[in-house]
Amino acid sequence: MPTNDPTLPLRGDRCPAWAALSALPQRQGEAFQLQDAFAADPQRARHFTVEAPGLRADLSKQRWDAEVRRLLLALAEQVGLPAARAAQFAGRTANPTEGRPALHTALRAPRGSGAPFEDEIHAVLDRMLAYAEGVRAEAEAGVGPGGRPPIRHIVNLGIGGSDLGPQMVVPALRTHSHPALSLHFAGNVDGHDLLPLLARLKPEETLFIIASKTFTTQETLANARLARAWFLAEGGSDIARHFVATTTNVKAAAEFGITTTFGFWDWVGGRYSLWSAIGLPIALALGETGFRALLAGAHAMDRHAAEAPLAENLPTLLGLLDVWLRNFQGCASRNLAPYHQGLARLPAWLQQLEMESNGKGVDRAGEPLPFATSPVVWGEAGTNGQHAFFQMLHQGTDTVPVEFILVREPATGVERMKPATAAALAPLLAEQQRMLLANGLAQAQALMLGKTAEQALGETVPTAAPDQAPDLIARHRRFPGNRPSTLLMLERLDPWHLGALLSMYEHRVFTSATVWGINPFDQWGVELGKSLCNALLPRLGSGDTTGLDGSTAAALDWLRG
Ligand SMILES: O=P(O)(O)OC[C@H]1O[C@](O)(CO)[C@@H](O)[C@@H]1O
Repeated sequence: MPTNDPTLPLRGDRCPAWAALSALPQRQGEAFQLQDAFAADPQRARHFTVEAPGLRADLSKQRWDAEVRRLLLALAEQVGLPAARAAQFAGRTANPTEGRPALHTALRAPRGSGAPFEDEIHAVLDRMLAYAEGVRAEAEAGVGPGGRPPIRHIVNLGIGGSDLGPQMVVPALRTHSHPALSLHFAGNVDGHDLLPLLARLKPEETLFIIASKTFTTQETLANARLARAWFLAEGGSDIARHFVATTTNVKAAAEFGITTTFGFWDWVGGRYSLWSAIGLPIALALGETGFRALLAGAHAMDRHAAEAPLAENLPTLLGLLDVWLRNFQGCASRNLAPYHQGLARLPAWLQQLEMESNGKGVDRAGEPLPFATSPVVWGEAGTNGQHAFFQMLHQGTDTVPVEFILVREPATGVERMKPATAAALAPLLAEQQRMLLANGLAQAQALMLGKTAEQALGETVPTAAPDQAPDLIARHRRFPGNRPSTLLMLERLDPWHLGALLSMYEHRVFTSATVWGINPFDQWGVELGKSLCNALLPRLGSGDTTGLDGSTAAALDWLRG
């Protein structure tokens, strides 16, 4: 395995293309009018649409043009993005502060591809999928070994990267999941998370997965202890059957009393780990075929990221756009609006992926960065977001780019219902799908088109207060418009397409990280809070506030009652 690559790639702001981008008049948001750009180029939608495996992206409603794109692509070349990406795939030390490669891409490479650690990866994968198939077969048959009840409920106890991936993927692929198995997730150390779930379960039908890369995480171990205490108190027996672990720390799992462990390796970052044994809940829900399809979709996107020319390379273009928005358009946040209820947890997963990866203030050499890095990523499934925060997106004082995800073919699972019910609901659901897509498209349109006060003045507004002057109401009803958005489109949400989408996000984060010159694979920023918490924990028992700051001491006093 090759080791550390001593040549640090050139940081984006030290490249000629960065200076050229800084000098562009298009930088000033209002100097670039989207509607003028569409008028000037009737083929603009086509010129800024990119096709990648399983994904079509329309980037024409972004405030950029051919010149901006050319300079961003030059920036990617100047920072050495292709070489950096090749080094990551090859297993070079992509994470120098922890002295490790970042080889999530190898986890989805098929056998025979020559990716690093191929034998180890496929040995665990095969064993995990065989185990998942066994649990599914029991549920299917309605009976477990020796006539015992089958496992019907699976509870994943993990947090961060050991939770968010499976917790997002399982509901996204609900209609591909085994109907006799219910998947549950608890991550918070707060007993309010796990307890209500335990109250609904029976030990003999429940499988707990203790998911922790390190097997040292406070929250997960606390929940594991709670689950084990509940299991024994409720008369459960055979811990070996009902508790399994997914971890790199097999020894610690064994000390906890767990004999069935699916391992992975330190070169799998937590937020990149759903493709590893951490994906066990997904494998249980989808089975071998579905899990392999998820990996295959991700791998197809890996090949695209590695091989497509930069100008046609979707994760590269999106990552470069992220740099354009953050460093040249001043956008401090990005909204993610998936118009598919199954993707409701995608924003949470992406928050960890992007903000834990790129929320850094120094470059790989430890130099403080003189420019902004990770934006705040946030979002909510459409159409719910429209009735909550879209007001701010349309008329607020900040420009927040919005990323819409539209899925062409619905998969509500209506066909699983009684034929007469399915027949009654099908046309209504088809209409709802049209409503959903129309809403997503309309929001993107509204952000771009806006509405002038003159246009507003010409409208009849029954809800306006009659004693208010029409021109005043028109000023409130004006939309500035010219607000950027991206349309990501998927044919359908199945394991393969979802794998491709998620892999795209991973490569996109790598793109902006490379331009910014940062290490996206460490997360030192989570450490300070953890160690202060460990120091406070005994004080919550003892009440000792010696040496604490005034605010923490007063709060601790009050909380102790
Ligand atoms: O899988 P583990 O080791 O329990 O860690 C959980 C999470 O904690 C973090 O280390 C920090 O929050 C994440 O990066 C990680 O995904």
